[in-house]
Amino acid sequence: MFVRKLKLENFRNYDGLELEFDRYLNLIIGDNGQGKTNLIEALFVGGFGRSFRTSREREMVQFNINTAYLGIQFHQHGIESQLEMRFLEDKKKSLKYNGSPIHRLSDWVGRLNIVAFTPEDLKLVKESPVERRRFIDREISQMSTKYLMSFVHYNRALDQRNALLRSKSTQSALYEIWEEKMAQYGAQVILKRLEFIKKLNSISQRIHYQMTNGKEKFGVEYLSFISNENEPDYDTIVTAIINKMENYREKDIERGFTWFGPHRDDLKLTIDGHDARVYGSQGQQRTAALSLKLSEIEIIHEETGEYPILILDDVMSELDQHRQNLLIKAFENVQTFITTTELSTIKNDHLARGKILKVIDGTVIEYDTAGGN
Ligand SMILES: Nc1ncnc2c1ncn2[C@@H]1O[C@H](COP(=O)(O)OP(=O)(O)OP(=O)(O)O)[C@@H](O)[C@H]1O
Repeated sequence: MFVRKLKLENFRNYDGLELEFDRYLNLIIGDNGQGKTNLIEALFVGGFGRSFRTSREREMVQFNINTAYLGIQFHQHGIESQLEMRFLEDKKKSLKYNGSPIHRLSDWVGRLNIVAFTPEDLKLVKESPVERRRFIDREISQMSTKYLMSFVHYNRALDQRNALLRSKSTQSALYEIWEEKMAQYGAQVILKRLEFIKKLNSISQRIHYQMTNGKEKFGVEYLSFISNENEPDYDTIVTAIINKMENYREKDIERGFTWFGPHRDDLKLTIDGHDARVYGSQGQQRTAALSLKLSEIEIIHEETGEYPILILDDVMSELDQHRQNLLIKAFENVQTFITTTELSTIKNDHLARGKILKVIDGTVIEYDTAGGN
């Protein structure tokens, strides 16, 4: 798939913008603070329905203005579609798909598939489990609305159980209502994660192997409170969650929150069998993070039959020539958006085949390709 057009009104520092993109490569250049990331953020909202920078939508609406508009036209399976979002002051934002209203965000997420790679993602390996869970949850959600719904329902039930724990209630019947729901939705979440991680493991292993010229073997495993070596089925997971909740209820009341569950699971990432988080060098950890992110492109392609769009926000200068080349070569057919302050960080032959968009204080000027002005 590819994004053909982006339209913004009063979005961050863009008063009004209509931009047509190149099918393959779009280089977004500009000095600091001009609006490069704001553009990327707009695309990201098109995919995930929310920003990667803030959970407060108000921040995306231009200072001193009450409403903002975001429109994205994109091609998928040869058909052009349109997503529109209007932020309204003090009201729920309005969403449209091909002109018809959408009432739930889950009907928006995943229509435009995006893989975004930012300097933050370079820390995916060494950061806390929260980041790795966010990574898998976001990626699976954009491919599966069912997963997103199970995830939302699981978290609602978890919030209810945590509220009971904080109130120090000892009424088992009250806990059982929510624990049952946590088990049902939690089992769906875990099963889908296991399926995703299996694919992620085999694809990222191959990509990592290429990136390290065959020197390193990368591995991804799901770290969970239930054993998953023997590919547990739905009923086994439901029973395991219910038992865990019941057995640890007293301890959880002391702690004031639910200690076990898919909301606490993690990914174990290994390089040559050793935990990459503990033993990996900074360079190895970055390569591993890149392998994970790039694997998503292939997984989305496998699942949907279309390549997602790829966003590389400010990461090119962090990658050496070899990794840059691999990145751009490996995904020649993927529509790619690259932001950078320095065109010199991008190899010349990559510049010859795309659009260069120069951002100056909330306006965009199209440059000639091949690095000219
Ligand atoms: N709600 C808003 N209304 C108007 N302007 C905003 C709003 N939010 C952010 N800005 C402005 O947008 C600019 C930042 O844009 P952005 O983050 O896209 O910069 P950038 O070009 O990616 O810079 P860098 O290279 O430093 O990352 C700042 O000048 C900021 O004041």
